[in-house]
Amino acid sequence: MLKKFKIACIQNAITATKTQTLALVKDQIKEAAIQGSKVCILGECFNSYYVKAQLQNNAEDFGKTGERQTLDLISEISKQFGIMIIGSIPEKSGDKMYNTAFCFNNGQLLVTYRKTHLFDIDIPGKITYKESLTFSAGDNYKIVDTEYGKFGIGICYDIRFPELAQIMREKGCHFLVYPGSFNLTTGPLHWELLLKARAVDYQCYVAGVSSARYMGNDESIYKAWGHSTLLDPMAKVLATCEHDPSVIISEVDLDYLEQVRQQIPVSQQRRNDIYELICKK
Ligand SMILES: NC(=O)CC(=O)C(=O)O
Repeated sequence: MLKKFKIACIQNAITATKTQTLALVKDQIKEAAIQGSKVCILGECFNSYYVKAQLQNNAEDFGKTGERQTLDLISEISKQFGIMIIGSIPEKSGDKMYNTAFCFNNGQLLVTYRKTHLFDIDIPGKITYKESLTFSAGDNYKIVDTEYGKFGIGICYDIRFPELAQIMREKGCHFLVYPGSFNLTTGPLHWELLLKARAVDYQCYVAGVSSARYMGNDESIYKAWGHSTLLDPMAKVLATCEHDPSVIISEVDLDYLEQVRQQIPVSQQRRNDIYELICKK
């Protein structure tokens, strides 16, 4: 297992066409690879505005047939640069849609994960969003064991559920990655706080990666908070940005992660005689 390497968070611009969005993403991943990144993390549904009609239009088929423009491109770049790429896109499966994360390494699809906690919130006068009108929920967590360590994948709203992160940590994860798209109400208050909480509670490197903010005049288009951020297992921010398209890169070090876990050994100090997290899957 490689112990020291660079991770890139790719905060991409979403445009009105998938082809144009993907051309911009390709350039950003190339830039990250040229700078030596071995793992690139993309945002939530990064190939689409977070709006039902466009999510439906840009959805892809993780099977072998059907629309796969994004998946084929990510697979090709992953192979070309010998890198691992994680992100989420809208998935179409039969008559259902899912918000689905993927992990490609060297061109191979290693795992998919369907968002389990859907973003249905109502803050009157601020934001009302019902993701369940577009997507069905997944019914399992996913961990991927790679040459770079073990990665637990959650998607955006999933970060609010520490149980998911705890299971991933208990299953041996070194990294918790959250393709996300927080909004202008909750983003300023909760995004960095939640990322820091997951890092400090479970002593993992944590990446929260958003797409860039839509800056046009169409009020129906969701405005993402942005602020993609990478943290270390002490919850120190290693790299961050604001809302424009950005590529942020930092080195991670699994020896340092082990050192943190030894110095503050919370995972061995849990009082499972008093309380217990029960994993049903
Ligand atoms: N967009 C999301 O899934 C989550 C979000 O914006 C929030 O939890 O706040």
